[in-house]
Amino acid sequence: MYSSMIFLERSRILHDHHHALHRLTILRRMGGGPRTFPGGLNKWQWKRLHEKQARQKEKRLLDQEKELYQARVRSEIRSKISNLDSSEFHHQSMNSPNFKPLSPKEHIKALADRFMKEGAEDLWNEADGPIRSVSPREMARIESDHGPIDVRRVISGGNRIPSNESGEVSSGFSYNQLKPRRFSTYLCSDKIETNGCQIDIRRVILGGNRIASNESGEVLSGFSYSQLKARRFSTYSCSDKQYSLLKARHYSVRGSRSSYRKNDSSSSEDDGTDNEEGFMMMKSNDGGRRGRRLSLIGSSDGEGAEDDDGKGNGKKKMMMSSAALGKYDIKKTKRIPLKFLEDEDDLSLHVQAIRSEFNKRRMAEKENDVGDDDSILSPKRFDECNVSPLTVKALTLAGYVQMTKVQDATLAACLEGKDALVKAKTGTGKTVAFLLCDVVKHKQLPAIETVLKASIKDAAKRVPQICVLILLPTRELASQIAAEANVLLKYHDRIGVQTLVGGTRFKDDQRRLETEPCQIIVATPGRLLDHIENKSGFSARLMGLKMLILDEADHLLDLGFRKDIEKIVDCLPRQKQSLLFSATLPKEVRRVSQLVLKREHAYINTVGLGPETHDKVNQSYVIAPHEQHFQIVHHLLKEHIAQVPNYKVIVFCTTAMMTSLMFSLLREMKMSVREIHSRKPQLYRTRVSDEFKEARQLILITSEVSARGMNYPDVSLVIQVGVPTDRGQYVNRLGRTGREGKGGEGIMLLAPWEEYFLEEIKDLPIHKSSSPHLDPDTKVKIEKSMAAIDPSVKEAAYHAWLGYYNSIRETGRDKTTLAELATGFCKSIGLEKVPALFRKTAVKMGLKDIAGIRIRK
Ligand SMILES: Nc1ncnc2c1ncn2[C@@H]1O[C@H](COP(=O)(O)OP(=O)(O)OP(=O)(O)O)[C@@H](O)[C@H]1O
Repeated sequence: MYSSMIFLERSRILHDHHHALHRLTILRRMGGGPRTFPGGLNKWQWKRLHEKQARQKEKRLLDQEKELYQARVRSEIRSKISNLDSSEFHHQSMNSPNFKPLSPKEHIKALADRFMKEGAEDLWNEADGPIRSVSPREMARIESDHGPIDVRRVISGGNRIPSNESGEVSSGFSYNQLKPRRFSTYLCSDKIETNGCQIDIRRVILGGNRIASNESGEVLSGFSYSQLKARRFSTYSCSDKQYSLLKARHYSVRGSRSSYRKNDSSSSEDDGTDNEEGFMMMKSNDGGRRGRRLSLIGSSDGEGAEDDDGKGNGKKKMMMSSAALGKYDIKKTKRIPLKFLEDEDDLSLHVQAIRSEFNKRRMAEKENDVGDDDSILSPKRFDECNVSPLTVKALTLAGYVQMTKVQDATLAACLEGKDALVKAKTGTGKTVAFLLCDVVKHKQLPAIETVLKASIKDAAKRVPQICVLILLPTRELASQIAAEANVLLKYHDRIGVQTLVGGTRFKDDQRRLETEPCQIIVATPGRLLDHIENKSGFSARLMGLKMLILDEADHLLDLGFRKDIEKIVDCLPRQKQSLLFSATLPKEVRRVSQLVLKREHAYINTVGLGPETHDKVNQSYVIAPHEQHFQIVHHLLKEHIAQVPNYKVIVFCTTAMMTSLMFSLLREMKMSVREIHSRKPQLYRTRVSDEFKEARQLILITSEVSARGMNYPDVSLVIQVGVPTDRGQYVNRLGRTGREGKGGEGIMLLAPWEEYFLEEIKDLPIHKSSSPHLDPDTKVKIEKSMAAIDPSVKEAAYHAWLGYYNSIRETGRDKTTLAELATGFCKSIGLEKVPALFRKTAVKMGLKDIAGIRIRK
């Protein structure tokens, strides 16, 4: 009875349990959570998971990046050095990788530059005669003249090497040239004479690979220059027997290529051979003379080094560590450190030095009117590139027949289907380059050509997939690029371009996405994310994405946008081609570009190591206190209008509210002005932008929103008022003039404390202009006009202006500076009391008064 009760109870429990499970299953099947997220994750879990993955990815990239960056800078240095003498630097750097073979002269000079920096030019010159090998006969002559060579004596630096007595070392270098550089060490093997093997001194000196004697499998045991250098060139002798004994004892540790070695790879790239040999560390005995010691020995191919027991009688010679050499290895002079190869900062200094040198040459060339380096066109035509005939027709109609250099280079690189990071100057046609990367042999065609292929497959589907996603930082730029894409798609009816940008109704976007063709999406990151997160089915449409393009990549990968970009990239398929375009690429951006690009991406640099600005644009700066800035801007505009009848000017201000104030003031002064900034409604912005594109004799007062990508033709002057946030901002603002290879002018107006920024652009061809003489009458007029402006506009400008400077590192930490600035600005706009808006901020910052006005809490 009891047992049957238990049995019943058990079955009841089991039944309940089963029932509960069943209910749970039904519940699950019936949903309750979004089914678009696998693993039963809800939206937030899914989001967090992706965020975590993104963080891990970034960490991984950070680890890999440093090495990558160093390698790239080094290759830039190499390519720069190899091209420095070439007048066609730009053309070459664009069309092909820069690793053309160096002549012996260039190579030695390059190496000397890298390793000795100073005084390298006296290492070798034409007068030293040609570089040549040591012939056996020569070596025999040297030996017969001078007797066997004592390697240790040579190394210890106490004696000259014999060949030197004949005036010239057989390599063509004079001893006196070699000695200070310690290259003499390499010439000193007896084995050279006895075996008669030839030494190619270039290979010894260039050092990326085995030294020449190693080609015959003997002499210096196949040590690379870098190995020797790292070991302080020490050599050592031991007998054949000792060598075999040591080898047999397996004391050796077969070394892999050291990272230093790897980095020091100019010559290994030049001659295309890799450094296969490692090195061996051996415990060795030098015949009982100095006991056991740790030494360095021969190459991995097992060839023993020969010779020299001190008397030079055909015994094996091995290379040993400095520790092994005792007094024979005492260095008389200190070796020049290789720090700059190991230290990233020093590397950038080196690059900087090359840049300024290159700049100087370009300036000199410009002065002599040599060549037309600033031409943006390449000799190639669009119809030579297998672009679809209808696209060529559209291009021709738009006036594009010849490609620009960046278009040519980008299309060529895309042939391999790789991701690409493209750096090209402003106004050189990057837009068409990414809209129309024609990749003939590759199945995944970029941009428009990609869509053309994909749309054939998609024809049967009701809702076509999104094939190309173009991300940009600003709304106006999105509209501009969509318009440009539509021009190229003129004869392709079925392909649609849609813009997704802020400032428009979300619902309108949705309607367009559902009813109109939209294989190409041009979007700003914020609005795109909105769609991804809030519009069901949108993410699924992105799963067919073939190509991702980031225009103004440096800005998009900047801190302000980076998180959004990471989130977007996480929602895109992995199998796609990504192209990043920018006029400036700071180090940090290169680093984080791998968030988007595959590791093996191509780097296309049509700028080279020279400045990112155009030679034809005259750049200058004026230093004057803040109080005078409004008057100086007015003065500069008046002057320019008088000189250029068809003027078209852009004035950049630091914030939207400052833009508004500047606009109000100049309008009060009866100038022909328009304004665009983020505080204006989108419709207004678009209208003004379109007007300014067509206009002449108009001044556009604007903020950062117009700094990048905007293509306003024939802008004659760009004025930047106040310090830019960084070099990229300066270059991009300036890039609104001098487009398509035309000329232009750029003036930057800084307060004295803002001069620090000049350091950031010191390699650019910018010169100082003296502060203009201001007419007292105009001064009075400006003060009157300022007084007529609505105080709320002034207060808002004042507040935003202080906020901007507070965010800048140099002032943000320094209350005194900020108070001074506030005072100056207060004076310039004629405020008599601290604006209410700013009071709170000032209290937070701990300021007691501004311009003598007490701040009450
Ligand atoms: N192949 C071409 N032939 C002639 N003109 C061209 C060609 N490609 C582009 N252009 C013109 O060059 C100008 C600048 O192009 P675009 O706006 O693409 O420059 P960008 O390099 O993207 O500049 P930014 O860095 O400022 O964004 C445009 O007016 C465009 O019409």
